[in-house]
Amino acid sequence: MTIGDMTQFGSMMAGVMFVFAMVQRWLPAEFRNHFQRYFQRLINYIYPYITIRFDEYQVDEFERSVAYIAIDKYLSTHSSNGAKRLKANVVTGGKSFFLNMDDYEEVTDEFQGIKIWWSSSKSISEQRVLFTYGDNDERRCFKLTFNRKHRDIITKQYLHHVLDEGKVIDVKIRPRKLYTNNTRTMWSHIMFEHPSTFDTLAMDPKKKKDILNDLMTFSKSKDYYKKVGKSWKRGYLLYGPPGTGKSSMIAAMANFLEYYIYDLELTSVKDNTDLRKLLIQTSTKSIIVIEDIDCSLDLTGQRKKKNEDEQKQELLLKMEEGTNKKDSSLTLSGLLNFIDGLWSACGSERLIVFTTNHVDKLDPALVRRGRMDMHIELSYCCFETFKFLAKNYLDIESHELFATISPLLNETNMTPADVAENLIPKSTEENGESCLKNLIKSLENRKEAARIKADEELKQAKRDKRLVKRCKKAMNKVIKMVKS
Ligand SMILES: Nc1ncnc2c1ncn2[C@@H]1O[C@H](COP(=O)(O)OP(=O)(O)OP(=O)(O)O)[C@@H](O)[C@H]1O
Repeated sequence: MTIGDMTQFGSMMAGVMFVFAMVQRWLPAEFRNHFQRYFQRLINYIYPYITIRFDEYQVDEFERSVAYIAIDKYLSTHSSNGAKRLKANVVTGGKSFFLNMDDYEEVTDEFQGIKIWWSSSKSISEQRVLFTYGDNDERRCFKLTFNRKHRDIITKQYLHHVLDEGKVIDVKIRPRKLYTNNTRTMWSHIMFEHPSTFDTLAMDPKKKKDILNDLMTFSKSKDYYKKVGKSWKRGYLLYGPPGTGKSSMIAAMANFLEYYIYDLELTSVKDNTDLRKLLIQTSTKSIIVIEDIDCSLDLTGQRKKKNEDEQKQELLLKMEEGTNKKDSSLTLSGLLNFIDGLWSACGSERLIVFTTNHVDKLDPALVRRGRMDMHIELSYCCFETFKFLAKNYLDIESHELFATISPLLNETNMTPADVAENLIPKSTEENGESCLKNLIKSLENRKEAARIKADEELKQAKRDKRLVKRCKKAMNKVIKMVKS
């Protein structure tokens, strides 16, 4: 029997039920209960099936249902062989694809010797909502049909099995995506294929281990967060000079946990309402990043003042739109609410990462522990970091020139980005040794430049001191003259 047959049979049964309801109305009250019981038995005997429906979008939800996504993935690997019409979905950045049954198809599955029927269908939403569902207004659903005598096994075991396996498959095959809010309230994305991993990131090995442990623990702590009554999210503050690997670390985190990245550009966000709209569209298993947070907000938490041209342009735009609504703006409290207010509880399993070059400029409320749970400093290149880069870029683990490089790194401030740049061969004639020599030259130039700058500053300080002395002398003379 196919699901199509079952559906036809179901419609027929609906007709019978209608007739039953009509007949029941005319029966004397004392016969009604008996009639109802026997009729139900008869129905169960003829049509012993139960159908459960799983909608792609549930009422009042803007994200695709987790159950629907998991079932979709589960069926793609378990039952797509049985479908006659299939849909191909490109995954992992176009490198592979998975097949799933097309709309209005049906497949069968087996669990502990029990036969289960799955079917897919779709409908067009009549209601236009604030946020569109997916690419259009189509809403899909899966229907699961099984014999009622297996109800317990299906609802208590099979469904858990489908959801768990589907989620694992989803994480494995979903391509990494990098989202950005280039319009006020909508995200757009590109495929994220950043090659940075914790294996390529040069930093103190103990620190790296701590971060990896922290991330791993977080990703496995669903029950713990539920138990302690906290939403399942964690904040990281990455700080350090430009070129020390903050962005590379975010990419490594995303690759390690297989999360999406939402790169939130605060300057494009008009007000707290827009921020909330963006937040509720972010998916679980994601990293929300606000880079250079010190450049987006000033110390009072208000957005940086727009320059005159920007203000004029905005005014023109408003005049064109015919709006004179008072402009409300993004505030620090809006941002804090975004991180850990009630709104942050929609969706789960999310990291929030701030990066800054000037940690001392940030409002303490923004980065206090509990909000930004882990503060990670990325700093200038030390000898250990250099050795890691030399191994990664040149396959060199030790070299006599290391003895020259080590003290130079202590005496200068060179970022891992600059060291890495020197270690990349620029022509086919260059080899590892010449790259190391290039680095030494660059470090020496930097050391010399720093020495000249320090000399200059010293000379300037001396000049200033002499000037102050002369001014004081002149002032004293004037005071004496005035007194006499
Ligand atoms: N710690 C590091 N380990 C390995 N490579 C690094 C590291 N730091 C920097 N690099 C290299 O330098 C490049 C620039 O680094 P990245 O963009 O991650 O620095 P950043 O701290 O985010 O800088 P900014 O503050 O300017 O955004 C990277 O693409 C990477 O090749």
